[in-house]
Amino acid sequence: MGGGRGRRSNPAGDSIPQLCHRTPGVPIDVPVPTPPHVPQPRPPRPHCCVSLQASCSVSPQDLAVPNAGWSAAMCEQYQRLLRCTTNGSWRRIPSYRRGLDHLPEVLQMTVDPGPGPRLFLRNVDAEGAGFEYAIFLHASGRRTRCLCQVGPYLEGHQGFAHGGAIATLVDTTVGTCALAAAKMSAMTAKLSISYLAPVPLGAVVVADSRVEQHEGRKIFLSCQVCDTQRDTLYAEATALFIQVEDNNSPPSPAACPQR
Ligand SMILES: CCCCC/C=C\C/C=C\C/C=C\C/C=C\CCCC(=O)SCCNC(=O)CCNC(=O)[C@H](O)C(C)(C)COP(=O)(O)OP(=O)(O)OC[C@H]1O[C@@H](n2cnc3c(N)ncnc32)[C@H](O)[C@@H]1OP(=O)(O)O
Repeated sequence: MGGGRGRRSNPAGDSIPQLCHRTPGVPIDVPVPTPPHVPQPRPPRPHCCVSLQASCSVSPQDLAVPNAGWSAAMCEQYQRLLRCTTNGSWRRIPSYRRGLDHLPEVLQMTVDPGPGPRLFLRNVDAEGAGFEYAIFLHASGRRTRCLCQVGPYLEGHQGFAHGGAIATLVDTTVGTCALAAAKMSAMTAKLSISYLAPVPLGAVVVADSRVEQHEGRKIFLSCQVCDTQRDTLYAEATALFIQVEDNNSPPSPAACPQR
């Protein structure tokens, strides 16, 4: 193993800073031996631990529809996008609190929505406080458009959205596009974002994503986040998704029935 004290080399040859361990009684200038690098097996993907319990007649609520927290601008843009669905060129993707709710069999069963995992973008119940959004899928299955109102609980710098919130919006928009293109589960392998202008809290933005290339299991996508007038480009991104066989990953929007 190469590398001096406090650093170790990974198999790719990059030097990685290492935390310096101190053992009581050991002089600090004695090098602490670093264990040889042993490739670790990849941890298993997280499994959804919610058990399906068909109980009462509570069916999951589609949240990609206007509510009292939507601004006039959000409602106006939503209606505009909805008009594009009438000729079949786009379709609105229903959105529920939990990934599980998107599974057709769950929609049929109707389940108790009690406590449990939630989709990250749906973890704030107060209307208008977090992400308010609706995603539309192009008939080609290779483009998505997400209309999103950025709520006050997404603050980073004062008055502006947190970069992680924008990343979440981008990941979800390209992710939905990748799921549609893959017609099976796919996971984000790489996401690269250029933040070009701060997004004011309360702003209504449009994230446009498309598949650039689909090679085997790899889906390369791009995404742009603009204001609704397309005057301001807030962020640009590229992403790589990998198709996976895992049943616990989100299903393709194609498998997501319209209700
Ligand atoms: C919103 C409504 C949607 C409605 C749709 C209906 C239902 C949806 C329900 C909910 C929807 C919610 C949100 C929308 C959807 C998604 C957005 C969120 C997505 C995520 O938030 S997801 C979490 C973050 N994500 C991870 O937690 C992944 C951790 N990771 C892994 O699990 C593995 O790493 C994996 C699986 C990625 C690959 O593993 P693997 O074993 O299957 O494949 P392997 O490693 O062999 O790679 C195969 C080939 O890809 C190349 N490759 C791999 N990685 C690369 C990299 N980073 N850069 C460049 N190339 C790469 C290799 O080089 C090789 O290339 P080659 O074949 O040429 O050698």
